[in-house]
Amino acid sequence: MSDVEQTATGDLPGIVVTGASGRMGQMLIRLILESDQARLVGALERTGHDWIGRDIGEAMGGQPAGVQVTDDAVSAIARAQAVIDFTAPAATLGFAELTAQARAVHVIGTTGFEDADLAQLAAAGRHAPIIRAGNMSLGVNLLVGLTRKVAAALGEDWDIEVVEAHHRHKVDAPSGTALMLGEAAAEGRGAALADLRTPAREGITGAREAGTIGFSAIRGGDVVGEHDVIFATEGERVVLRHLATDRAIFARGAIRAALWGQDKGPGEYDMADVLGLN
Ligand SMILES: NC(=O)C1=CN([C@@H]2O[C@H](COP(=O)(O)OP(=O)(O)OC[C@H]3O[C@@H](n4cnc5c(N)ncnc54)[C@H](OP(=O)(O)O)[C@@H]3O)[C@@H](O)[C@H]2O)C=CC1
Ligand SMILES: O=C(O)C1=N[C@H](C(=O)O)C[C@H](O)C1
Repeated sequence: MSDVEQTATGDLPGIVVTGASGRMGQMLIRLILESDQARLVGALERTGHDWIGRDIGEAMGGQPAGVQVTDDAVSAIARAQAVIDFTAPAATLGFAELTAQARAVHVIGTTGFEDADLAQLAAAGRHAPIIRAGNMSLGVNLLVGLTRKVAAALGEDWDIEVVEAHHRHKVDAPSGTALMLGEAAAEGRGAALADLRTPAREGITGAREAGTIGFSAIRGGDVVGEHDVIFATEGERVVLRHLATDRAIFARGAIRAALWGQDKGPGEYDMADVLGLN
């Protein structure tokens, strides 16, 4: 039976993973291959990558998985009920167009988007469901709600700082998670993050402006992802913290989102929708 016939008759949603050789790509593929709720129907890499044409299981150093790594995104996505995408903003915008055309669910974990990119994703979301979150873990999505509540409960004399640490390979800052937490804190204060955000400090910055939300980023070694939201006032501090020690938490969230999205109409969703936290 061809791949296309299998997709038409298969019971389980077929998932394509983009950035298949990446840290998240490999974790996703491992978990989808182990899953009894989804099937791997494609593994995408960019043209020229030395995994193209190889079986993805073997390329990852394991048993054959029966899926060859390809750079043919159009054909791969045409076979998919969902695309899980942890790559880079430029790549994700391209995949969003193809996924919208295929009317498949697009689960986006990629971070580092500019406002113009988000407008393009909104356009794609008018044709098929997009589920996007800077962090797909249950713990962080719970922390977002806590951050909103604490920010609302504490007045402006409590300064808010978001501090994050990640591995040496991470290319964007602040992290997508830090921005989610900052947005929640701003919402708790009844404002938009754009109006309160103070970027990384350097030099003679002057004293801290009341009511602002500061961001600091540490990069080093193999840190999977650590986030603190610090509420500081005269004489005391409250610190809300999430520590990720295994990328499986993000991959499990993304697979759950791909399955959740199967009966959803076009639109933009996030992990709070998937987890029923809204
Ligand atoms: N939302 C969440 O829960 C999480 C989000 N992330 C985010 O996911 C993204 C990926 O992270 P990570 O897996 O660590 O990164 P990696 O660099 O390990 O993997 C990225 C993958 O995407 C591929 N890629 C990059 N650019 C393109 C392109 N233009 N076209 C096709 N493929 C491309 C890379 O290929 P190549 O190697 O050839 O460049 C690589 O295979 C980041 O934005 C990160 O912040 C990460 C963890 C959790
Ligand atoms: O790049 C990473 O690794 C991670 N990126 C996400 C982010 O930008 O917050 C999520 C997680 O922290 C790991």
